[in-house]
Amino acid sequence: MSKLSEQDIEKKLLRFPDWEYFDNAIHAEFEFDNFRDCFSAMSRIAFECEALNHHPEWTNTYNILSISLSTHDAEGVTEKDFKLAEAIEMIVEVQE
Ligand SMILES: C[C@H](O)[C@H](O)[C@H]1CNC2=NC(N)=NC(=O)C2=N1
Repeated sequence: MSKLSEQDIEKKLLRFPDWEYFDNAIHAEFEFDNFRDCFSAMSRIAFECEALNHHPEWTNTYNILSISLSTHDAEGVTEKDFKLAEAIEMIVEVQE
């Protein structure tokens, strides 16, 4: 899958207000009510990652989940990252 141009990424990000582009990846931070809700969302996201064979760089601190998405092979952001970002949004929307 080929790396998207910065212009294409910024255009796509208009539909992803939680996400921003820097350091060759797209990033989002989500806040939940507590650790339980946060980790539950992470578990759901993990299943999607396996289904898509695409995996985030992420960190969790109590109720905060920080996610970065890029495609290693392409050394940048591809459609795959947006596909996973969309799945993450669907999961987080109902739980955040
Ligand atoms: C071998 C396997 O297909 C690759 O390592 C996959 C797995 N998950 C991945 N996840 C992400 N975010 N980027 C990749 O390039 C990637 N590659």
